[in-house]
Amino acid sequence: MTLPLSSESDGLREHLLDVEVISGGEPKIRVRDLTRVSDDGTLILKGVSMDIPKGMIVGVIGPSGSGKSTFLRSLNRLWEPPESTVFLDGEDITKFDVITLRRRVGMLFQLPVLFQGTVADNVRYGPNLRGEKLSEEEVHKLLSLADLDTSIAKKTGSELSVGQAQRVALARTLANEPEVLLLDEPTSALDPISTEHVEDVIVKLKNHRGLTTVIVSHSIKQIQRIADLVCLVVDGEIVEVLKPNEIHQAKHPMAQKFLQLSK
Ligand SMILES: Nc1ncnc2c1ncn2[C@@H]1O[C@H](COP(=O)(O)OP(=O)(O)OP(=O)(O)O)[C@@H](O)[C@H]1O
Repeated sequence: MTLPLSSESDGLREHLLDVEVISGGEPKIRVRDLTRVSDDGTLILKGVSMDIPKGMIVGVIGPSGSGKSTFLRSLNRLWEPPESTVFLDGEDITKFDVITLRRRVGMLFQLPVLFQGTVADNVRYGPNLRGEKLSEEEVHKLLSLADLDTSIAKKTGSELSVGQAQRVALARTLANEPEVLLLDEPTSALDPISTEHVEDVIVKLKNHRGLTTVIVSHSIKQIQRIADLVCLVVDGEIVEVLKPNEIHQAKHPMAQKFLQLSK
């Protein structure tokens, strides 16, 4: 397997070898030469290439405005990538029906947005769209999977804390049985206990269901707690891919500065 490839320094090649050993097999998501130019001509992503290994948690960190969210959103076409730049299980995602793609590649944002109705209505939303009615037991299982007490099934969004609402949003995403989870700063609005709950769920989903996860976070400590691999994004490029325990060995000068300031 090959990994990132936007800049293949000798150091990076060493990491690629490590990654090959720990991941094994074909990547779940392959990104090749992904470029995005904004309407005013600014290069937001500069030919990014990266393999997201199956069943791993990949953390994406880097300075504000470096392109992390744009990268993440291109993986389920919230931002439409050019043809033949992003592949899911080897298939170009621009060829997928977008609803099918977003069912397979679910996403959570910084702030949960719950639909009107009860928690159970929210969890049933995706299956309902496909004409499937989840039983009460199935709803409860999904709530438990998201580390929530099943007693909240009848509550509405306004009766929940932000931390609970985020886990309901997670349960709603899991009801679609995704193969990949994209998480854009999912805990930045949460207190430490809610953050721990969400992190526990993410790790549990990886360990028990083999879910592949890509998480953008501003917290290096969080990434060290849960990620298997870390992508450092600087100025529209993935400049290094490291293991979490190697994060402070980053060689790129901007990455070093960012890490220094983030300690
Ligand atoms: N739709 C858009 N049109 C023009 N510029 C955009 C658009 N979306 C993002 N950008 C610009 O692209 C750059 C990367 O933005 P992005 O949100 O991907 O960065 P980020 O690393 O996730 O930042 P942060 O950590 O602050 O959320 C920024 O300079 C941003 O202003």
